[in-house]
Amino acid sequence: MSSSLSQLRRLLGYLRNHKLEFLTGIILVVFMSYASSVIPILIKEAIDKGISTKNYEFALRYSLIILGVAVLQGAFSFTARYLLVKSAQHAVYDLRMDAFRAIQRHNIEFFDKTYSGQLISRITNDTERITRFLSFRIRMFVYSMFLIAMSLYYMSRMSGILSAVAFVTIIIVVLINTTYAKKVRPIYDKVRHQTGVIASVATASISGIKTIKALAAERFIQGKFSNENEKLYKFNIDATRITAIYGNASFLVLGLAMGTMVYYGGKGIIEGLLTVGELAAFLTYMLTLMWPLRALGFTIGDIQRSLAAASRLFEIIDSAPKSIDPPDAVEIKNPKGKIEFKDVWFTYHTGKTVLKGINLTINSGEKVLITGPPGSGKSTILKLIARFYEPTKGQILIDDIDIRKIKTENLRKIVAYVPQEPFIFNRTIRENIALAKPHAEINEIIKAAKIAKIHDFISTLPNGYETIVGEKGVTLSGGQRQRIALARALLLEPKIILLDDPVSNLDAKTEKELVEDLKDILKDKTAIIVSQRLSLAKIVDRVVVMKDGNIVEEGSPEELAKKGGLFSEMLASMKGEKNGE
Ligand SMILES: Nc1ncnc2c1ncn2[C@@H]1O[C@H](COP(=O)(O)OP(=O)(O)OP(=O)(O)O)[C@@H](O)[C@H]1O
Repeated sequence: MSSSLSQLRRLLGYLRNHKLEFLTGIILVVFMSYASSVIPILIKEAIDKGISTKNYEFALRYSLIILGVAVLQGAFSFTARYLLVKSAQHAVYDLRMDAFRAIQRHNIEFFDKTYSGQLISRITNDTERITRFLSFRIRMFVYSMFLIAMSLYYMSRMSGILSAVAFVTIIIVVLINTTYAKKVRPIYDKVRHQTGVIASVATASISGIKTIKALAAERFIQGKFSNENEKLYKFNIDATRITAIYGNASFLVLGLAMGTMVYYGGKGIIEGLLTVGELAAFLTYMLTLMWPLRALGFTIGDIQRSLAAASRLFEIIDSAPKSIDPPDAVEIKNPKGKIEFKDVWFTYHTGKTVLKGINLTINSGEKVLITGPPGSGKSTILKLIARFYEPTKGQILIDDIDIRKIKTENLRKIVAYVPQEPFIFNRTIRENIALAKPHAEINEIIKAAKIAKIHDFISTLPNGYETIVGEKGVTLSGGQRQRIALARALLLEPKIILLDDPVSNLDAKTEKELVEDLKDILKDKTAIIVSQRLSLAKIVDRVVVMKDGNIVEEGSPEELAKKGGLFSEMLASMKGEKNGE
């Protein structure tokens, strides 16, 4: 409970920049509620003092007053709604930004452990729920509570017994709707989740359509889709059943209450204890209260869920590191590009130890190929230099400084990491290259593209550097994607370049071209290339062979070729493949 309260306080804290609008909105809701509560009393007066006594002037006067109050109520309602929704939207805008910034600050391990769908749902569904809570639910809560209090007050002044009937009805209707909300919400959650599952099955089967058709797997995929579709159908039917029962139960209770009121009220009128106007006022109160009571039930049933949504967002925000750098972080002004691993051990969050005491020194300007069997830990070496993860034990130094002590921004400028499958955003080529330097001059971009030997290709495109690539844009081949990624990396003029399997997805001809060009591209840089393709050995000074998280061989390509170890074996099997053995 106390934690719910502190979540609520923290959530309301997001309204601080729009306090005035929010509070004005709430005050107007109270006015609106007051206006609603006096209308039945005005009806009573109109009936008792005007209609029953056939006093035309009185009846007219009250009709006009009722009209005036209704207009005022409409104006309050409109303004309150506008102010509250606006302030809620502002608050949620800030909250969404905080969550997004926090997601960006999280380290890679966080993304290894968290489903991306979950994060997307936090940013979209949870914030949506909070917006509804801050605007609609709070508004309805204040409106309903105040209206109930005022109505009961006016009713109690007219008739004790009818007020008791109204009071019991209010309690029952709120309870019905609270239960309804509690029962139907989890089913709606399932519906939402299942809709997501259906979307992902559909997306996967559309993106993988070529593979599906090639393997004649249409039936299998249709079967899978049909299963998921059936689940969605069942959840929707469950929701409909509960809605049919609980949604109508309130009307049944209301009908019973009004019947009882007509009976006791009629009796009271006959006995001279109640006026016709008073009975009309009671019945009007019951009708006026109906929707607010239902909303109140939903609000009560929803508070916990909205706070849970808020706490999920707060958790993402709070668990992100405030700053990635320690306070004594340093900057390397003129990097030389020397890299050193000192007894580096690394275990992934899954518990798998993939580096087991790596000692390796790479000199400034040196080009090194790290090769070895799949899963031997090659790519992990690059990810540790890029500081996506921190060593479990040992140290990695750049220019003799522990990389944990180097300011992240500085490290990102010194070290460029080009992943195996570089991500190309659905934007222009210029924006894709300038990702890490959005305000780069076009000349710098062209220079980087020329070094990456992709400028000539870009020049042939209809809109040159302004051509949109990716989905619905120009499709790039594997080699072109690699070169765009290289240009992206080169734009920052890094001293160290880490290439993760740059030729793995390329055909033999494109591979040969890229390997040739890499010689130029990597000039003046320290470069580590991870690959099983030994064609890259031609352009490096040294080869490091890894197996099971250890370095098992190290030396110049010529030395290792003669040594008769794992590298020679790999070379031999590569030649065998070429000769078609
Ligand atoms: N993010 C991760 N979380 C958990 N385990 C991982 C992660 N990335 C890699 N691994 C595991 O660590 C081991 C080493 O992976 P790594 O990618 O470094 O190998 P590699 O030698 O580059 O392999 P390949 O040549 O197949 O790319 C593998 O067994 C892999 O399953």
